[in-house]
Amino acid sequence: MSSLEVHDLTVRYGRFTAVERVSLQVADGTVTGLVGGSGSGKSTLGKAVVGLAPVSGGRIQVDGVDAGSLRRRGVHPVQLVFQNPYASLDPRMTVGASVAEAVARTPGPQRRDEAARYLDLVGIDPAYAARTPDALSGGQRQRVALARALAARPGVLIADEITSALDVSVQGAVLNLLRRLQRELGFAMLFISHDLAVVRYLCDRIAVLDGGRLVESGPAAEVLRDPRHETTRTLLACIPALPAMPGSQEAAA
Ligand SMILES: Nc1ncnc2c1ncn2[C@@H]1O[C@H](COP(=O)(O)OP(=O)(O)OP(=O)(O)O)[C@@H](O)[C@H]1O
Repeated sequence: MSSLEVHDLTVRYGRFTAVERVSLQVADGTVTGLVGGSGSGKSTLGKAVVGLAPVSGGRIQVDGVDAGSLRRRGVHPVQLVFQNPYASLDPRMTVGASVAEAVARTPGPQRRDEAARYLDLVGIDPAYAARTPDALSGGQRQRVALARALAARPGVLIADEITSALDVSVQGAVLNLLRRLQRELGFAMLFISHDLAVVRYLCDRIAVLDGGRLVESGPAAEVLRDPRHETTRTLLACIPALPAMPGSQEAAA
């Protein structure tokens, strides 16, 4: 498995600086939540890690090796799942073919079997392999997008608001699935969300962006118990009723 290190990353779109000198780490087998308000640069950072946003400065490394040079060698240790599953899935391809295409390090004839295994892993009936994404519900599509990302056997998974576009009734099931898969497969995960309630459920550490800058980071329990930055406090205020964290005064009371 792998670790992700982002050092001093700057991303500019023309004259606009979307991410400014951000450093963060996701250690092997752990989950870091990347939070912040709309336009704070979360998606841009995630895209930069997989080469989909221009890096103007800084370094991105996977297990100490430059992510760009890995990509140029055809090695893709980081997979990104988007908010909208249509961005990850070709609408004309059957979901079985979509997942099979992504299966790593497996000879052709066995790819279909591997794809079926990944579909099963995310709770999709193998009978669905012959369907195109439009025949699936939003939650099922996101499960398929997850299967496709995992089929590439990433050391690092970036999940960018993957439940935001889903019906509230299925968000929990997809998050449970993600948590279970992360624990079972052991990949490092950068979990991007504006929702601290969700981040709290999944993450070991939290990093907070505001206006493209990192304004706070630390172990999840600490950041939630004792938020230092106004942005973090504002995001916390959006959680209706946050039960006491272990070790907090409320928990002790
Ligand atoms: N391709 C682009 N060209 C120019 N500006 C961009 C581009 N992509 C993003 N931006 C700008 O960069 C800033 C950060 O956007 P980004 O999508 O990374 O934010 P975010 O924190 O993910 O927000 P949201 O939660 O709304 O998706 C925004 O001001 C956005 O308008």
